[in-house]
Amino acid sequence: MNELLRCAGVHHRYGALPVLTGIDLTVVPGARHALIGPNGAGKSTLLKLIAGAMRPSAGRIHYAGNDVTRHREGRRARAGIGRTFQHSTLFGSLTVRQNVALGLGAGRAGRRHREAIDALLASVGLQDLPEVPVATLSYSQCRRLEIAVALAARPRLLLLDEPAAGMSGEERARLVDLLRGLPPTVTVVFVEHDLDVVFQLATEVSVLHLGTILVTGSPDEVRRSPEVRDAYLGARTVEVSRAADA
Ligand SMILES: Nc1ncnc2c1ncn2[C@@H]1O[C@H](COP(=O)(O)OP(=O)(O)OP(=O)(O)O)[C@@H](O)[C@H]1O
Repeated sequence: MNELLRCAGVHHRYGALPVLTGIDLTVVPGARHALIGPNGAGKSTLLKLIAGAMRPSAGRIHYAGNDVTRHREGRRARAGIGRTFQHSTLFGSLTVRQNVALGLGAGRAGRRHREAIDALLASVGLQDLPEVPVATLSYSQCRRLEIAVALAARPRLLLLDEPAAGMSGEERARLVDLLRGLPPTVTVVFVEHDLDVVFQLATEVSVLHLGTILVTGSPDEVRRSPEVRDAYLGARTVEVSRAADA
């Protein structure tokens, strides 16, 4: 099967607390694959396991044809797994340009990478703010800059943890456009609570519930799944279906 990422029987526990109890997940190249589920379902934990920030208690993670289960985060990053975090990792005292330069591994000046930096800033709509200190950016601008920094490393697999959290409606629409505009060579796995964003952007949706994946399918399949309605979407499904039918 054509796949970029496969998690097979992945378990994770924090001390005595089992959080993931047998995750089987396949992500195809070019997908915008959403992970949804109730608070505490283990979505962020799964992203961290894929990134290599933690090791699973059991199971295997395959990426680009290799078993990377035991590979450290840096090695996975060099192999093309990039991510943004729920909490910002930007350097507030540096400028927008300097942050992207560091993401490119070009040192903070990044003189020889000017064009690449400009292109990355344009791709996230920050082309007018290269010399602005990050500390003065809005929350939404920071989130977009984080995506530019992650893209600077030219990931094949980009992991985004709640990219739309804390954004206004207009900012979310801009984010959806940005992520839709990424080339198909960048596969995206994202955790998101905002179901409008999920259903606008995702090509596949996996629903986590009680430590396992309840269902994976197209947005329509997930929206219509009775199990998913019962376990998670509930009344919100009806709202989303109405919005989609309108
Ligand atoms: N470092 C940690 N140590 C102990 N327990 C943790 C740790 N990180 C997460 N947990 C617990 O693991 C469970 C899953 O957390 P996780 O953040 O992966 O869920 P999530 O689905 O991303 O939730 P949310 O949607 O609220 O962000 C929760 O019960 C959480 O309290």
